[in-house]
Amino acid sequence: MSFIQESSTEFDSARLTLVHPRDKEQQHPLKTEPLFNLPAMQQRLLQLLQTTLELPRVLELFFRELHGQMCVDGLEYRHESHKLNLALGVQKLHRCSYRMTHEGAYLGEVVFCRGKRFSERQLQILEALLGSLLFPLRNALLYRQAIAAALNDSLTCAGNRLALEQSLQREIQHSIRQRSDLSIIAIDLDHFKKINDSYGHAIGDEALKATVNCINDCLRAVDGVYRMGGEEFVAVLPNTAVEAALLVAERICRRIAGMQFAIDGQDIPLSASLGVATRRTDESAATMLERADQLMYQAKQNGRNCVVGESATH
Ligand SMILES: Nc1nc2c(ncn2[C@@H]2O[C@H](COP(=O)(O)OP(=O)(O)OP(=O)(O)O)[C@@H](O)[C@H]2O)c(=O)[nH]1
Repeated sequence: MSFIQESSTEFDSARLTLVHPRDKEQQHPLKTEPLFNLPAMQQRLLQLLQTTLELPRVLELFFRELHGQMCVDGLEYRHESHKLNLALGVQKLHRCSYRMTHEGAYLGEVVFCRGKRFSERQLQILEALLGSLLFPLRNALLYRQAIAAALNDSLTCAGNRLALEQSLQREIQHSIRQRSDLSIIAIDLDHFKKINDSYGHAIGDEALKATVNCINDCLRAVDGVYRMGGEEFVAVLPNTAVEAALLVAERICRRIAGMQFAIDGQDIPLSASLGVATRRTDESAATMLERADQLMYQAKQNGRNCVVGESATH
């Protein structure tokens, strides 16, 4: 019967050492093994890991070095609030995990695994090498945060206009290469000014957040939702022909109208008008957005709380 090694340790940068009972027995500095030059590997990692700010790449470089030198079979990295869950190499039974922290800030959990037990000596070396990962990891997380702030609407967490432009360009290129359909849906809340005027701006903000959640619930993981500004949103649906996009738009329309949005027990009615555009041959992102917008305004003219679409073959 194999014994599965599971250990969980706090790795805090303040001391660049361990908060683990085992440490109490290890008052002396790390000694290098005859065939393993720890300072040289730390130096190499230091140089290697500062070549990129992309978190998956940082972890890949770190793992590649460890895999070659330390017989580590797999590495996992998790950070819930960053929605990160990465796995490299092969996942095996014996695992040791480290909660990485720096000045009180949580930097995620690193898990090493291998088919054979980790010896005490190997754990010491791994822990020393984690010191080389700490600052590149922190920098990569800060970089992700900065990118996310530049591309996300801070109120609703939907993508912003810049993110929409980038995503739509990317999806247009993809649809040309794959000869696949691409649809977008312009979504605008009805009489939103009345909600702000009647219940206040803060409740209006809550309504916008609830709307984004509602739209997201109607979309696939590959689709995206973006806030154009005010109470107008755009959903991007790769690989989606006009008929399917109309069904999705109808679903969003019904869900927003049926949403139980209540403040202090009082129901606040919400509805939206939607325009669906499927990309025509050679159509640019700007023209597609303009067309979806015009169709959405047609829905407003048709009495609101409805969807207007147009065939891609017009
Ligand atoms: N609470 C809140 N309100 C916003 C935000 N951005 C824009 N608004 C408000 O959204 C309202 C949009 O009003 P209008 O453009 O007249 O549109 P509407 O009242 O939804 O009417 P129709 O679109 O014609 O159905 C304005 O009152 C804006 O002040 C925001 O971030 N938070």
